Amino acid sequence: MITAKALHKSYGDKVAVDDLSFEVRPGMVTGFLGPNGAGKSTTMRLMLDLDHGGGETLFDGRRFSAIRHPMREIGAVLEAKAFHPTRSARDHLRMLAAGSGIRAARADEVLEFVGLAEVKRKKPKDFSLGMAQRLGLAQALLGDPPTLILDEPANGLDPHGIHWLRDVLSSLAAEGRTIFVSSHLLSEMSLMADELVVIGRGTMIYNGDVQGFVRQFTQSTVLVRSSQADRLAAVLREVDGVAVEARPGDVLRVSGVDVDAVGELAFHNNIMVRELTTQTASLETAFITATAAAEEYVAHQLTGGAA
Ligand SMILES: Nc1ncnc2c1ncn2[C@@H]1O[C@H](COP(=O)(O)OP(=O)(O)OP(=O)(O)O)[C@@H](O)[C@H]1O
Repeated sequence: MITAKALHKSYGDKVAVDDLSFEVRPGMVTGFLGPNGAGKSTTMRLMLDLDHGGGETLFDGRRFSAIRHPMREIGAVLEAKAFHPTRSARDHLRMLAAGSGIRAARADEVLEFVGLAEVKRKKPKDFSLGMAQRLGLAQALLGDPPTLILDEPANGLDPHGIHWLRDVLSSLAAEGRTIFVSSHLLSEMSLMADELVVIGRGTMIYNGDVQGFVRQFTQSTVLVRSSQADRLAAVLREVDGVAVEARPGDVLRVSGVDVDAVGELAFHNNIMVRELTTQTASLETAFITATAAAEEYVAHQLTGGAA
């Protein structure tokens, strides 16, 4: 269990992390989500006592700096390419293993596990970003730690690699580990996470399960198809708070009412319905709604006149 309490960090006048508190529970993957510049990396550095700031983070009741063999307790990767410049991938891991009292053979095991066995004698500086991410994960797993903290581990992975990572993280979580992974991409997170901590401009926007996030930040609509769509639209528009949008193909998109009520109204008014479904907005829509006001970097229209 990770307990982050009142984390805070300012750079001059700029507040990067603003009184952030949350818990990360074992046995599941918790996604740490926020737009670019929201404060995810800064939060992770604060959690690992790599940065000075306010608040504290406890890992099963202890601060990171108080843990004797951190690699055996917390596998953390904050930068994908932070490897020794001249050593091979294998030697890099063996060196780290030796420093933490981990047997040397473990380096080969984790390299095999992340799919880098064939390139283990190559230098990481020649690795692609995706290979570096795999090596980062190997490094995090070296001490077989019960807790993993990974900053943007899917960055640079191809779709196949992202699915692989999802399977790896969920099987590691199923073993009872505590897993905290950041991303600025909802599409990745929706594949990987069970729980979410969503931040914007350093403050908490949402903490809870993925479905709850969608429920809180999206409105589901009802799609109904009927050859008497005009009549049904008129009936629905008489209900308070209901909005109806006519779509091509005798379809109505209805909001402000649930699917049961639409079915009942149609039945009582003798209107034949051929299709009736609830449409829930995607996680991507929920993310954009939730973080719109908190976006750090907003693109603006380019006005001409370069010459
Ligand atoms: N060393 C620094 N000096 C000044 N400002 C900084 C420094 N590091 C981060 N910041 C600012 O703090 C805020 C949070 O940055 P951080 O890198 O933690 O965000 P992030 O959520 O990890 O972003 P991204 O998804 O783009 O990696 C940003 O506005 C950033 O510009």
